[in-house]
Amino acid sequence: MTAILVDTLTKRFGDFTAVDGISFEIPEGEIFGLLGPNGAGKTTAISMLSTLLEPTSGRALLNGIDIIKDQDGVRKEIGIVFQDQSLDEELTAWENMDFHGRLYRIPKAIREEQIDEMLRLVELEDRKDSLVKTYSGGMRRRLEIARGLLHEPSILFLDEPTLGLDPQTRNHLWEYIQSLNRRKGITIILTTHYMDEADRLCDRVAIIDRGRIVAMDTPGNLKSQVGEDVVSITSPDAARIADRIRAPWILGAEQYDGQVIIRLRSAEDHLLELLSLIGGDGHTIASISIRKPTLEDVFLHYTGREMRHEEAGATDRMRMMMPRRS
Ligand SMILES: Nc1ncnc2c1ncn2[C@@H]1O[C@H](COP(=O)(O)OP(=O)(O)OP(=O)(O)O)[C@@H](O)[C@H]1O
Repeated sequence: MTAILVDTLTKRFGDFTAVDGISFEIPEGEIFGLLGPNGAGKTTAISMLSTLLEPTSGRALLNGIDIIKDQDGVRKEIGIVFQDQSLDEELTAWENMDFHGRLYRIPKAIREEQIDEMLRLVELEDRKDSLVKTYSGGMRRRLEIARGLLHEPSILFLDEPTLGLDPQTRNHLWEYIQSLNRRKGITIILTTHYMDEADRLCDRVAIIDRGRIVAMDTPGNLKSQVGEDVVSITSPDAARIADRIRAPWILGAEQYDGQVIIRLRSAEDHLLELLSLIGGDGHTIASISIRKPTLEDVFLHYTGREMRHEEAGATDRMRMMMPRRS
């Protein structure tokens, strides 16, 4: 069954189009990722789907329920974990969960049972009576996920679930998300600007740039569409090499920041030929490396730009602490 159906959904803020006619369909039980750089429109897209923001045009159905015509109906189907920290620091984990359960009017007996089950699921039961202000970043995220699941939604929205977390905590959280999806069959739609997160976690990924979906498929298919191997060459002549290099086995060449990124069929078979093509044109090579394509290459291929997630670290942590919208 289809869990989420999105049809030419659009959001404009004044004359700026943040989300520009996106369409996709997510079957029940899938982990679907919206991958794109900061400002691509990912949060705006899932804010519309979770009824927090009204679309300018287009439509979407969640479990067959219209996001515009029946917002309350949609809200019963979904759990939301957004970027803003929305836990009460001065309350314990259990109290935070209880407060949320009351908001959803879950009867006391079921509520208490559910809180315990969810806290167990994210391995926080031992710390359930500690104040949230004593929690680490990863523990807070896990608690937010547990809270988002308290009313047993069938669809979970995760906005940048591992933003600003250290690599070990991110890994751990990915395992939780995957096990949730497997054990409870929950459909998960997440946004991320981390390539490795999309690659590792998502069954399918929509790459979103400037409000539009530029490519959508499984991470494996997206990567194999751009080539079998990628050769990166650092050279003062990067732009000219990218412009001129041609061969039947070269699938494409892009230039970025003093590097030529050449996508090709089998580097093993063609490396010497490639070097002699470049050398024959009189270009110098400072360094060369060969690797398998990543989603970064896919993004570069479709947009002509790099996502630059390596700049993320400190900026992410700052964004995590700041309120997002006025
Ligand atoms: N309420 C608003 N009013 C005006 N512009 C907005 C508003 N909300 C978002 N935007 C703009 O829409 C664009 C998309 O923002 P959005 O938050 O959806 O991006 P994103 O892909 O989620 O990136 P990020 O991870 O940085 O939030 C940005 O240029 C942003 O400045």
